[in-house]
Formats: sequence, C-alpha cells, structure tokens
Amino acid sequence: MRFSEKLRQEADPIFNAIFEHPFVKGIGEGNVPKQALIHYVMQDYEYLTTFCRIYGLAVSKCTTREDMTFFQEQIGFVLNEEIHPHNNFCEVAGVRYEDLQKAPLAPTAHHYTRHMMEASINGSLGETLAALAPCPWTYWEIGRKLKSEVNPDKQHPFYDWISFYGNDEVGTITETFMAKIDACAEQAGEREKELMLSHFLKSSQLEHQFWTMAYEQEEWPVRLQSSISSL
Ligand SMILES: Cc1ncc(C[n+]2csc(CCO)c2C)c(N)n1
Repeated sequence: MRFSEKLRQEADPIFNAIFEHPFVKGIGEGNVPKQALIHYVMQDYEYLTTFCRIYGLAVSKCTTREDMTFFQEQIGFVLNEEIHPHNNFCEVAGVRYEDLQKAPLAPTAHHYTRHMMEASINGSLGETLAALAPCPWTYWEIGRKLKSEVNPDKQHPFYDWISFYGNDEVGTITETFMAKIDACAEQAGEREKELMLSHFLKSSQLEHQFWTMAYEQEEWPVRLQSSISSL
C-alpha cells in the first residue's frame, strides 16, 4: 500500500467525522447559519494568508525546481482562486467580503496554523507535506461527496462552493500531494514516517475542529476592547 494511502486509512475516522459535521452537512442541505458562514470566512481568510507563508517555508525545503514550482503555483491558487468559495459564503450571509478581512485568529485557527508552521520550520519536506495535505485532501473529498450526493443545480445556495471543491483541480492538487508524500516516504526512515503520520492526523483533527470553531463562533475566553494583530 502507498504511504499516502496508509495516512488516509489511519485518518478514516476523522474524515468520516468531517463528512458528518453539521457545518459540512449544512453546506449540502443549503442551510448553514449566517453567523457560522461569517465566522468561517473571517477565520479562513487569515488561515489562507498564513498558508501562503507556510508554502514559502516549504519552498525553502525543496531540492528540485519541480517541487518549488508546485508550491509557487499553490500560492497562486490560494491567493487568486480561493476567493470564489469565500464569495459564495459572503453572498449567502449577505455581507461584503472586504468587511470580513483582518480578524485576529481564533484559538483553533491559531492552533492549526502554528501546527503547520512548526512542521515546516523544524521538519523535513515530507513532514511539511504531511502536515499540509489534509487541507486540500479533506476539501476535495467533501466537494466530491457533496457533488455526487446532492448533485446541486445553480439554484442551490452553495452551488459555487461545492463545484469549486468538487472539481478536478482540487483532486489533482491532492494527487500531487500524495505522489510527493510517497516519494519522500521512500527515502525516509521509520522515525520520519512516524512524524509524517502524526502531523497528518493532527492536521486532520484540526480540519474537523476548524468546522466546529466556525459553527460555534469560537472566541478567546476573555473579550478585549482592542482587536490584536492576526499574526
Ligand atoms: C481550514 C481550511 N482547510 C482547507 C481549505 C481548502 N484549501 C486551502 S489551501 C488549498 C489548496 C492549496 O494548495 C485548499 C484546497 C480551506 N480553505 N480552509
């Protein structure tokens, strides 16, 4: 079995919990509460900004131009393409996208981004890839599942979101992650492979927790007057 398939197999209970999450189910049913959509976009905007920085760290681990080109293209994808699903949520919530930018990271978004940063600063390229992979992988599976189960028409409120993540581009990104993870695992010792699995599982858990954070509009326990920096 490919190493990437083993990671996916170990994470199966987490992926299943994500498919059953009320936010994710709500996307399929077309009825996510507006406050949850707003919280999600505010947090995801900052999450994706940090994700681009982490791709920059990943570039510093690359030994081939092919790997560098992949990460460079992914920065372009995050900056230029992921605004479409965000716009879909904003339209349904009836808010302007520009009004949701520059929020401080909530505890779960902070935790998730720091986890990926730690793996990419201190770990190998394989560890970095394993920590980042659940991001496209879970969304690709959610998109594909909702597309086939709901088969939304253009009247569905989340037609754009489902079409975006269920389309082949996110599938291809996931497959490229899998191939690169497999190539790294071939060269890795047992300890590094254990770390890759651990990073992958933690990021999968944090993907699940990110949906809960938005659904419950998670905040820091003590509310302050001034908003602190999102960095
Ligand atoms: C919490 C969270 N997780 C995953 C994604 C989706 N996503 C983020 S980056 C990327 C591909 C990057 O190469 C994909 C598919 C998101 N928007 N927010």
